[in-house]
Amino acid sequence: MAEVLIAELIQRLDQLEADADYPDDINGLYCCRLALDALEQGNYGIAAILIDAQGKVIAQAENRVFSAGYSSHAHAEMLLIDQLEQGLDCPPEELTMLVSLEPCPMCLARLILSGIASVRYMAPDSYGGMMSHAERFPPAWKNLAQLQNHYEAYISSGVRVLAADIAATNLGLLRKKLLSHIRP
Ligand SMILES: Nc1ccnc(=O)[nH]1
Repeated sequence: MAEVLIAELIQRLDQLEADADYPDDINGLYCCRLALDALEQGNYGIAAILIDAQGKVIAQAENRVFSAGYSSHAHAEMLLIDQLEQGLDCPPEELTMLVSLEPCPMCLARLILSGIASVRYMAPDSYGGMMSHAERFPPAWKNLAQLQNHYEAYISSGVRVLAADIAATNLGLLRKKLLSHIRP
């Protein structure tokens, strides 16, 4: 069942073409490919990339929450910030993160502290996303959040819907896996 769904998503991705009117479409399609890889490996279908001032992708990460037992922190954004802090050859203030799903509260907190100039998310997440509610963070965090640009990505609707669908695939199964770790 899940495999059929994943095969359909791969087919949709292969048929989508970047629309030149939307500057994030090419990178957005790349993020969808990484997100599909995360999904195929039994994780949440979410991925993120870091883009430098010249538009070059300098790092990438996929959700890895269930890759080694259970790693609650292993969201795509967190793993990418780890790479940055361990030493990427680019100052954070020159970087943009593109992420396939709106960041959650945990990731938003860390993004705010990362120094990354801009964060663009592809699919909004009305159930778990925090980036569109950053004004509800405590004052110190809210103030720091104002130093970072938060946007929805400049992508065509086909790419946005695909990113949302990849993130929504296998959610029932993944929720069960999560609960088996936090309420065994
Ligand atoms: N935005 C995200 C939500 C959940 N998991 C992730 O890796 N990313």
